[in-house]
Amino acid sequence: MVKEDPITPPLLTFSIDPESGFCSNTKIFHSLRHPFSLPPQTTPLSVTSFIFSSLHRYPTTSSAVALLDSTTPHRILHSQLQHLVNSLAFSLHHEFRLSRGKTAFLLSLNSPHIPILYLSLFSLGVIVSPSNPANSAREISGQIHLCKPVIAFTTSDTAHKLPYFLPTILLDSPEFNSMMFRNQNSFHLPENQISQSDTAAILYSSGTTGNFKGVELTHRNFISFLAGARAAATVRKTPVVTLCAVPYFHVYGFMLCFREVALGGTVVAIKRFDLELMARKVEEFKVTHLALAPPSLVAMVNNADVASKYDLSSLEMVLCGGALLANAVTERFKIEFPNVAVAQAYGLTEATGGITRTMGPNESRVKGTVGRLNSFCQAKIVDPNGLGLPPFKEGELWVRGPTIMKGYAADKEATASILDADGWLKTGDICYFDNQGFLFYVERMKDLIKYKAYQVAPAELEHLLQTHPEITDAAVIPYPHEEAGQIPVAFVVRKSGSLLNEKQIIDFVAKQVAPYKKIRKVFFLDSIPKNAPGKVLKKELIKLSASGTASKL
Ligand SMILES: CC(C)(COP(=O)(O)OP(=O)(O)OC[C@H]1O[C@@H](n2cnc3c(N)ncnc32)[C@H](O)[C@@H]1OP(=O)(O)O)[C@@H](O)C(=O)NCCC(=O)NCCSC(=O)/C=C/c1ccc(O)cc1
Repeated sequence: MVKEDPITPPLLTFSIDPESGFCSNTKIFHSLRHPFSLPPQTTPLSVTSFIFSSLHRYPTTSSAVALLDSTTPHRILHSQLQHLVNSLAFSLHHEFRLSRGKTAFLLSLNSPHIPILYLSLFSLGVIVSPSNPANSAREISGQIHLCKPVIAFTTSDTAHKLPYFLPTILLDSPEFNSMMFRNQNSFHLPENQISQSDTAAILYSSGTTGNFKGVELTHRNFISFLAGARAAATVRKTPVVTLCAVPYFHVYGFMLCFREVALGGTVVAIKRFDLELMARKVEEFKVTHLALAPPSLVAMVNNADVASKYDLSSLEMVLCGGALLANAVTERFKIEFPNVAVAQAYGLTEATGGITRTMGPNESRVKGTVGRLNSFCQAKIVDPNGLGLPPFKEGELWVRGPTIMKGYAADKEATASILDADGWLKTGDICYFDNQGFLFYVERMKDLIKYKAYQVAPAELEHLLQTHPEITDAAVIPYPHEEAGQIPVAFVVRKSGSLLNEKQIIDFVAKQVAPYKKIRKVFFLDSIPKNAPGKVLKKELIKLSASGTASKL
C-alpha cells in the first residue's frame, strides 16, 4: 500500500472568496472541490502501482466487471485485472526487453486490451505513445521521428502504416492474448524504481505551427489526476458503468479508460461512435454514464427516434468534452432525455485532460458553463498585458497544478512559449469565471480548428496547399458546422491561367492527411488579405465566408 501525505493547504496570507474561489490579491481562482492527498513526490511509484494500491478502497465483488467490449463477449473482471497486467508486463519485459525509459508506439481503435496494455507498459516504466489509426503514413512517420519508439502495437488492418524497421506486436493476434494469460504464478518484474517524474506517456497535440507536438506527461501527472478524481468521487450504491465513445488515443479517452477502472467501475469500449450500437449496449450493459464529444450529442438529439427503440433508463449522465457544446444542443438534449444530466468539461492534453467539469445535477443546470475547477487546479484570467482579472472579465485562461505537462518532447522553444517559469500553462482560450467559480468558454485565441473535437492546425494545411505547383498563396479558416462544430475551409490563389478546381484541391490535401483534417470547401481569391507585415487577416476571411460573399467569388 502506498503511503499518502495529505496536501497541506498553503499558508494563506490572502483570503479567498468561498463562493468564487477568487483571491483578489493574487488574482488566482482556486478550486472549490474537496482537497486530496498525494504520495510523497520522492516515493518511486508508477501510475499502475498507484491504481492497484488504491483499488482496495473501492470494494468490488469477485464478479465485478472492469472492462467490456461492445462487439465481442470479452469481459475482464476486477479480480483478474492485476494478474493480466502483470502477466503482460512480464512477457513484454522478458521476451521484448521492454524496460524503463523506452517508448512503445500504439496504433489502435478502442478495445478492452488497450487499458491493460497501458497499465502494463506504465508498470515497466515504458513510455506509452498512442496515435490515431486514421493518420496518414506521413503523419505517423512524423510522430515516430518525435517519440523514437523501440516497438509498436497495432492491429492487422493498420500494421501497413508502420515503418518496416519497427518491431510490431499485433493486438488481434493469439500471441498477444496468450501474453496476458500465459504467466500463471510468480512474476519477477524488475524492481519498481520508476520515479514519479519519469515520462509515462507522449500524447500528440496538433500545435498551431502545423507540426505535431509530443505532450510529455509524467507518472506524477497521472497520479495527481487520479487522486483528484478519487477525492471528487461520490459513494454510490450501484457501480458506475461508463461507455466510452471517444478514442483512447487522445487524452480524454486515455484518462477515462483507466480512471473509471481505478475507481472500481466498469468501462465499455466502443471502437467508433455508432448511435444504434451505443444505444443497444446501454440497454445490454445497463450503462450509467456515457463519455462523448459534442458531435455525438448532436447525433443523439437529431436521432432520438433511434435511441428510443432501446431501454436507456439506466443512463444517468453524459460527460461531454473535447470541444464546445452549443447551448441549443444541451437544451434539446434535456427535452429528449429529461432524466439524463449533461456534464460539460473543459480540458487540454497539456493538462492531462480535464481542468474543469460540472459535478452533479445542480451544476449541470448552470447554462453555458464548462464547470468548476477540478481539485488539483488553479487558474488565472489574464489580459493582454499579463494582468490577472476578476470574475466576469474575459481574458486568456492560464492554469497551474500537478497535472500540467512536463513539456513538449524535444521542443524547448514551444514549451517555453506555453509554460512560464511559475508553472502557468497558457491555454490560448478566452474565458471568464462567474462569481460562483463556474468557467465560461468564449473563443479560441490560437489559430486552431476543432473538427469533431479533433484539432486541425490551419498552418499544416496551408503549408501543404502551398506545395501545389498551381497554387501561389492559401489560407485556411474554421467554418461553423452544426454536426462537426467547425470544418476547415481554404481560400486559394491560383497561378495565372490555372484551371485547378475545388475537387482537385480537396483531393490533393486529403491524400496526405488524416480524414478529419480534410479541407471541406474551397474559395478562390485574387489575393489573400494581409496586414502591412504580411500576416493573413483571418478575421476578414471568416467574415467573408460568413457573409456569403465568398461563395460568389
Ligand atoms: C465520435 C466522433 C465525435 C464522430 O465520429 P465519426 O463521425 O465516426 O468520425 P471519426 O472521428 O471516426 O472520423 C473522422 C472522419 O474520418 C473518417 N475516417 C475515420 N477513420 C478512417 C479511415 N481509417 N479511413 C478513411 N476514413 C476514415 C470518417 O469517416 C470521418 O469522415 P467524415 O464523415 O468526413 O468526418 C469522433 O470524431 C470522436 O470521437 N471525436 C472525439 C475526438 C477527441 O477525443 N477529442 C478530444 C481531444 S483531447 C481534449 O480536447 C480533451 C478534453 C477533455 C475534456 C474533458 C475531460 O474530462 C478530459 C479531457
